[in-house]
Amino acid sequence: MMKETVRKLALARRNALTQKEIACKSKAIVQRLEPYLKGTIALYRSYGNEVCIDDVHLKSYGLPVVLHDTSMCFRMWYKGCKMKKGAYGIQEPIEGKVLLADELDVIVVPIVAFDEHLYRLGHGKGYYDRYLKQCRALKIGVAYDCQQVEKVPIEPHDVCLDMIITETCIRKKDHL
Ligand SMILES: Nc1nc2c(c(=O)[nH]1)N(C=O)[C@@H](CNc1ccc(C(=O)N[C@@H](CCC(=O)O)C(=O)O)cc1)CN2
Ligand SMILES: Nc1ncnc2c1ncn2[C@@H]1O[C@H](COP(=O)(O)OP(=O)(O)OP(=O)(O)O)[C@@H](O)[C@H]1O
Repeated sequence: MMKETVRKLALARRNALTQKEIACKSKAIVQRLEPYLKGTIALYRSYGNEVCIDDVHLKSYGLPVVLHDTSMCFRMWYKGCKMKKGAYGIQEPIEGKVLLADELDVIVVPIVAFDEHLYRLGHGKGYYDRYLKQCRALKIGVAYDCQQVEKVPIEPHDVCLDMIITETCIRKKDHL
């Protein structure tokens, strides 16, 4: 199957979840995720039916800011931080420290589809693939079980995650 087909299939399944299911599954995922959030952390502001990680108990963390068509950076969010609607209507910090890729200890990555080998697909713009290449942080993907597919079609630029957390399990690379 082609990337586009796999993406559509997984998005259709994710879009079929109710708000109640999203809230319940997201809560279970956040609980499993929190023990790994040590040091300088990058999260994302969830949109649509993505796993909602907005309730993690952290005072401050990095959030993505889309720079132009191909790249993004992370900027520190803290309580009261000024935000603005960025690309795709996602809230982005407009103040606070810009983080360097190698300052990050953990990066939590949104997922459209994933497979048992810890490969992921995003929205197909390559923002995360490009960013992950530059950082040595622990790469943790979060997704619902229904987003798992048999096999993500991989290309040379695709970056494999270290761990994927769903509402029922944690899959890790062998060395972790
Ligand atoms: N929460 C969140 N923040 C994020 C990302 C993400 O995937 N999730 N990104 C990761 O790259 C970057 C933004 N990139 C994105 C790229 C494409 C689409 C997208 O295609 N969205 C719609 C299509 C509608 C449209 O084009 O406006 C979709 O869900 O189908 C969304 C975000 C940075 N911030
Ligand atoms: N490291 C890279 N250098 C240059 N181009 C890249 C790199 N990574 C990805 N791309 C390009 O980005 C585009 C999207 O790639 P792909 O379909 O794998 O995205 P994705 O994994 O779904 O998205 P994302 O990483 O944003 O979540 C492709 O055209 C690909 O060639």
